[in-house]
Amino acid sequence: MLVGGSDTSSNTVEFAMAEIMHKPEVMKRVQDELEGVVGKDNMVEESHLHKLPYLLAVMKETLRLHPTVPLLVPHCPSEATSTGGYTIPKGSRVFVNVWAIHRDPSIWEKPLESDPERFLDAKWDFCGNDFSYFPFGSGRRICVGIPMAERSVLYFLATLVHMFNWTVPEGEKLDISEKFGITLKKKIPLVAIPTPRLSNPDLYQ
Ligand code: HEM
Repeated sequence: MLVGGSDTSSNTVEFAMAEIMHKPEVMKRVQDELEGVVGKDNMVEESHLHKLPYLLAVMKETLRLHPTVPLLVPHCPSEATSTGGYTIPKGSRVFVNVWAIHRDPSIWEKPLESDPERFLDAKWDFCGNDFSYFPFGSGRRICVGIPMAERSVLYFLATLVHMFNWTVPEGEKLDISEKFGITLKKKIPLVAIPTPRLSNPDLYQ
């Protein structure tokens, strides 16, 4: 449980940081939100997390484009069933390609573009009840770690972006391509340079 939970969460933080760094206006908006809620003389605490709707939208958009369990876990129907005109025999191994659903142009406008704005209304959540967006799966076998994943990803992101500005090393280009597997990773690990941005140096001790 802990192994499954740590890779998926850390890969989500890495993809989210890459997406944030790719769009300076997103970085600025996250930092403005954090300044309003946390303040420039404070560190992020768990109690701040539910007051950061834009950062939550960034996490949701990251999990739309880069769902870190792209085919969910294999499912196996206990009875023969049919869906979309196909018969699925009892005992089949079924993979659900949530990665492709999250990029389906019949559901999403400009599906390949990262735009956290689309998650600012409360329409989308992680409950798996809408088969257009379900990065944590759905139904009886839905991820049991959603509350922990949500808190830990938001806490890491909020702390990283509040305390530092981030840039890619001189002469390098930011790459957001993916490497497929049971879990989805960045093809090239993110290398980012932090510069402190808070006024009180004691906060970095
Ligand atoms: C961003 C982070 C995470 C993502 C994207 C994620 C995603 C998923 C997905 C897609 C499934 C399969 C659901 C299905 O097939 O319907 C799953 C199952 C599971 N996840 Fe997560 N997960 C994350 C974090 C965590 C954490 C932090 C924990 C625990 C501490 C955890 C524990 C589990 C367990 C135990 C299952 C199996 C549930 C079952 O089969 O009944 N996950 N997760």
